[in-house]
Amino acid sequence: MTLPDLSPRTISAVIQPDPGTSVPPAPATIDVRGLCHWYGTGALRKQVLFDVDLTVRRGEIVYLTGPSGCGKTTILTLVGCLRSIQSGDVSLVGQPLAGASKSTLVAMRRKIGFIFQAHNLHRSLTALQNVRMGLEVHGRGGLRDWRGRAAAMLEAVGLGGHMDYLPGNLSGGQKQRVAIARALVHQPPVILADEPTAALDKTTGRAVVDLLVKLARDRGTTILMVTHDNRILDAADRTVAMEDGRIRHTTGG
Ligand SMILES: Nc1ncnc2c1ncn2[C@@H]1O[C@H](COP(=O)(O)OP(=O)(O)OP(=O)(O)O)[C@@H](O)[C@H]1O
Repeated sequence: MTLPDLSPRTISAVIQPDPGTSVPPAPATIDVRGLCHWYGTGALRKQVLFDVDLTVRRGEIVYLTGPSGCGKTTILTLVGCLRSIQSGDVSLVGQPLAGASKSTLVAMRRKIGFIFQAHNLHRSLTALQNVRMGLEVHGRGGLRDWRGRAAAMLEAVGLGGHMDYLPGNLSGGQKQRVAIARALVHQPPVILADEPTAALDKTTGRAVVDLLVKLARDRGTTILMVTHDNRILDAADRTVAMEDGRIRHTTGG
């Protein structure tokens, strides 16, 4: 009897999808539908978002660009459960946010790692203690073995030798790398970043984004990043350009 060839190469050839078979798209991690937003009341009420639709699929890295005041940060804060949705809806990892209870919004915020322009590190805490704060979103349970997890995350951003440094003794790029470690340490499915390179010089900004993108790709993390920085646009899968509260066009993808 001739035994079938079960070498890994043969098996992988057998399970390869037919070239004609289309791979279904990854599920939407962020799904924005008909989103409108207003600030102010009475005569000062002003609409800043107009019927925005935007889908970011699992593992995708999408940049949101556009002139100052066009509504980028407003979208990020609505997706990030930091503001209430007034009209339209956002679905985040399958959970609709419009009309969601306070406790649902708090639970959904735990699924997000935030990175801001100003790194927002606590000046009186060491790099390691700042990264620990990223685990506190999960309460006491999240702090189990916090030291090992925070240290591993700092190693991953290349700051294994700086764990006990205070932010005042770190460079701008190092501080932003601590902020990345803090955002990723609780393994959120989504990262929302608002101008993370704005305070950095070209080389440092590029290195910080490359690091963030690499870590996100390794973990299958979805990123929606607001940026004005056209020096880093090639790192994204897609760039969505906004103007006056509307999406004008999308490049890539
Ligand atoms: N809390 C607020 N109250 C009133 N108006 C606001 C508030 N926040 C933002 N706006 C206005 O809403 C519009 C959109 O602001 P938003 O911050 O979303 O834009 P942006 O594209 O992120 O701008 P930038 O690139 O300058 O950060 C702007 O006209 C802004 O002045």
